[in-house]
Amino acid sequence: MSFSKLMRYNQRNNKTTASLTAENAYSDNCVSSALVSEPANSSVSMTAKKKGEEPNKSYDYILSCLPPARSVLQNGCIQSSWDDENTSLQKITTSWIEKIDTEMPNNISRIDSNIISSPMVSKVEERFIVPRGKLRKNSMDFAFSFSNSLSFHKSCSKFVSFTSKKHNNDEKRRQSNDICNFTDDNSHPSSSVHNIPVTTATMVRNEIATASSEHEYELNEHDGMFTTHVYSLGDSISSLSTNPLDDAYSEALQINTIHIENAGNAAHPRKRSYATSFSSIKRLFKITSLSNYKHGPYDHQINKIADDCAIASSLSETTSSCASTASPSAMCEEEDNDEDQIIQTLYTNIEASTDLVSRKYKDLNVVLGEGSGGIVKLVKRVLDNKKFALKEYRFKKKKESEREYIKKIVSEYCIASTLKNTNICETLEILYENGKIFQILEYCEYDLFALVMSEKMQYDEICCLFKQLINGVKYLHDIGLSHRDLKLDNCVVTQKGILKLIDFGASSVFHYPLSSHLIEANGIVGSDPYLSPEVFYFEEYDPRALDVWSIGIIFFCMITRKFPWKYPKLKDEQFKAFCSGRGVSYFKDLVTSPATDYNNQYDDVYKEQVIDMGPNFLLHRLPEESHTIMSRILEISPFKRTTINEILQDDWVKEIEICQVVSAAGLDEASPRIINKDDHVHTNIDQQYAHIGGLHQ
Ligand SMILES: Nc1ncnc2c1ncn2[C@@H]1O[C@H](COP(=O)(O)OP(=O)(O)OP(=O)(O)O)[C@@H](O)[C@H]1O
Repeated sequence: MSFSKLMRYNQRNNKTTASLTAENAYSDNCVSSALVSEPANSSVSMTAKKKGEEPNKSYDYILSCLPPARSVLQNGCIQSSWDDENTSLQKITTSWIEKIDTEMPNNISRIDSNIISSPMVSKVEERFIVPRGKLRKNSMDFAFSFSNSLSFHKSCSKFVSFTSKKHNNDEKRRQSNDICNFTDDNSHPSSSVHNIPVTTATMVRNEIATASSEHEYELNEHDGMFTTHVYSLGDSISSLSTNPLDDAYSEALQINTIHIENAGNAAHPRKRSYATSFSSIKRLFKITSLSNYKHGPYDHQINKIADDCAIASSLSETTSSCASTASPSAMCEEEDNDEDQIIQTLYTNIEASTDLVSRKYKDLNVVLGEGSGGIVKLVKRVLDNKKFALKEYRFKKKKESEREYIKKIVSEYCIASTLKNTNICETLEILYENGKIFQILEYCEYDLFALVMSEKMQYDEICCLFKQLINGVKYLHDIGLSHRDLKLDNCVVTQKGILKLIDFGASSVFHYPLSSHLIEANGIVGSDPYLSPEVFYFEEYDPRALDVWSIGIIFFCMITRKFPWKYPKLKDEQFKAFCSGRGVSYFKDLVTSPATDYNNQYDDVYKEQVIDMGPNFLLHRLPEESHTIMSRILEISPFKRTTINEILQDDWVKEIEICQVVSAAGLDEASPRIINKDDHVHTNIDQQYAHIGGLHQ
């Protein structure tokens, strides 16, 4: 939302422009600029750090210096003691920063932003290759055990197969070679030495990766630093900039905003150039099925799984006749016939589902939200007048293939529809109509961004929602899935105060059932203010640590109604203040600090007295009982950061009473009940302002 829109919103509500718009939130901080700044796009292998190797020399060379604590204590404000000693370094870093978006110095590489590569294997061990016939025979059993551990939907899990993803990765890299500088051999040190069985879940992750690379393409046109995901949140943070028009960040936001606004106004031209007609979707699958036979065995399997997943999803919304066509018995036919049959079933489904949306759901002309994925509207089910949220996916982008476009949507659906938890929004079905793809979601009356903006939430209520958020993320982490785009806008809340997570378009699998091997994520996905610092510094990172950090930022936003910074980079003065005064000279010392480093990063005097830098920069704005856990959540080193399970062990968190859903007590009770032990109240706000979409309007 633009600043002016926010102003209007606040005026309507008789509010000041504090809250999330507070552009001068930290103007009282006495932070004079120390030596510039971190390399925004440099990349360091996290794996190397773990092994205690020396960091990349070139990276060190351009690392920034942090204002040390002693200068604060002496001068009362931050002065760099490095200015004289490091004039040459300053020159280098400064000139580098100026060129940040134009050219890169030879000694570093631009981070592979938004490209998520899946683990690769050069050769598939025989024990991982399951004959298709056997697989189908056992598919139902496997689906059952798989879904028990990963809760995957039957429609997805029954197509589980093992294969190599090498070719797929190569393909992705080729497609994105203009932004990708590292080679296959060294970009995945951890995964390349393991033969990882790749399941549908891997495929799902892979598809998300493909989708993300598309985002990167689009963004590179404007500014490689920002993600498309920034849009929905971006508007709200744009006003954090003290000088929005001079700020590259704001510029990118404006571009993003214009892009989205134009999409609404100029719907027809967009449709003409990007629209995916149903005939072309059908053609896509036809071509795919034929081309599968021309490729190597691995390719064939990859495509098969991808198509199967798409088909499986499509089947889940079909009529009974279609469902019977796809029954397990039908799949025990000859392989080729079988594939043709499945594809034929898909076509039938698409035909059958035409007009399904308008037949089943009535549009209530309320826009709940809009993001990079599409627009979310409020609809009513014709059958029983029950309200749902309908996510209408955007049309295909110019640089996206139809196949990638559809697979990305189907992958998100595959993941979301398998998740069953009180704190996860239920995804009911995927539908097609007139060349558009829709997803039907459980409707929640508010989104957390709008609730925070309302400035009506009480402390108990905030704590309740915070703990529910932790519970939702714990559920995901327990099944090996990370969300990677946790933010206020991706938490929706029911009228009775039950928080639910939405938007699994950026999520990634970090381990598979029965495996203890961590699959690190890579690429920058998510929204800048919620991103953890390591995602800008390491090629690969533990996505769980990112989720934990984002939870901390969300709590800070809920309490203060402000973002602590625009992004976690030293270029951002607020983030620099947070990193400063910790007794280290270089930012890399903070972000790479190993879990075994128990040194207190800032001395006790400082801890007590200084509130405008170091951890206190955030902590003093938060309730005291939250300090212990918040300092561990917002730990700069991902290796030292607390885990989701540890958060739940914190004394303060343990004591928080949350609203819980319990099943209906008796036959006379139709729906589950909500228990609210300490009787705190949950804010109800006018529906007009209950969603980010309403705030936009
Ligand atoms: N089930 C729901 N109930 C109520 N509102 C919803 C629901 N799902 C989404 N919304 C609203 O729509 C907005 C956008 O939804 P969503 O995040 O799924 O879209 P997106 O295109 O994936 O966005 P992003 O750009 O973050 O990827 C949310 O912030 C929320 O306000």
